[in-house]
Amino acid sequence: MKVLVVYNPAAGGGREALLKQLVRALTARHADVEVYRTRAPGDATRHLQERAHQGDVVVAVGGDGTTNEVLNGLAGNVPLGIFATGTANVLARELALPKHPEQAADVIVQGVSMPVWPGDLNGRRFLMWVGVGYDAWVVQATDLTVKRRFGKLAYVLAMFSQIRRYGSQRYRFLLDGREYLAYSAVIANARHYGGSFILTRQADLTRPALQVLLFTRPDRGQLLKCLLALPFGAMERVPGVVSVSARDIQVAVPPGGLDEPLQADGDPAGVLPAAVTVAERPVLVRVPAATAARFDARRQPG
Ligand SMILES: Nc1ncnc2c1ncn2[C@@H]1O[C@H](COP(=O)(O)OP(=O)(O)OP(=O)(O)O)[C@@H](O)[C@H]1O
Repeated sequence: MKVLVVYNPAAGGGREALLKQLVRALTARHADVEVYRTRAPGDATRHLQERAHQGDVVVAVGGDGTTNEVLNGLAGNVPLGIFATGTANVLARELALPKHPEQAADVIVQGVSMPVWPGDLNGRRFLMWVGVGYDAWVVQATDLTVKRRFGKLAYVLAMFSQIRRYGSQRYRFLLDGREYLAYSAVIANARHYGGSFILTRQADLTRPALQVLLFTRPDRGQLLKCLLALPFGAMERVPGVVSVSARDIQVAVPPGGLDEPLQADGDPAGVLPAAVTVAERPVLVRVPAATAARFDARRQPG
């Protein structure tokens, strides 16, 4: 089995020792391993797109941003493996992927290839979320030097720094043709957010649909209630939060908001307008058998 490992040495401040252990564990399982080290943002996607052959499985070693870049370069029929060495590693939590290199190698070599439906934002795929308004401002304001040194604290500082701006901009959304107005939104493909918190129980990576959380009140009090409700998985129940399932989402440029940023999978992703849909086909992701069974059980009616 040919395994191509795409390693981002910048993710999580660098995890060389873990990379070595993973490669050793894969080799011990008779995998023929090649490691590609990224040198800059965008490298992983470019490298994969330029390769004639990607092997039997491509493994993203980094955080959620690295997985996103690998996803965007991945050939249609090649399964994606994930070994999380980043800061937040939300996807790894969503899929209950092992943290230990030996167990991770087992999943990469002989795990279940589970079909996952990515979303598409303006022609680029994402796995977890797209953010508009406050959520995107936080990502834009996250200091990368602080993130490398202090990890998740960088996100927390950015969250506080952006609270004062909340309510200053209103956005127009078309969700499967129906109009909504909101002061921020998270378009979720995954349940988790910001680490181990549950943003919405309606989202399901294995279903071709997205769950849109709209924050329809302009006052900062609402934002604070939402932030406080998040650790309890109760954000959707905060008054003023509207949660809608949709497959076709359009977000217009607001008046005077020419440079309004977007975030996708926790990294900056251009500016509005946004056209968000479900990708045309699923991607196969290597997961533990227990994860595949859990997703199967959720899809059963009743
Ligand atoms: N060699 C590199 N040097 C600097 N940045 C890089 C390099 N390779 C990739 N990147 C960029 O690093 C960014 C951060 O990576 P990633 O998101 O995987 O890690 P993280 O931010 O530590 O983790 P998480 O997203 O899980 O919080 C990615 O958006 C990617 O574009």
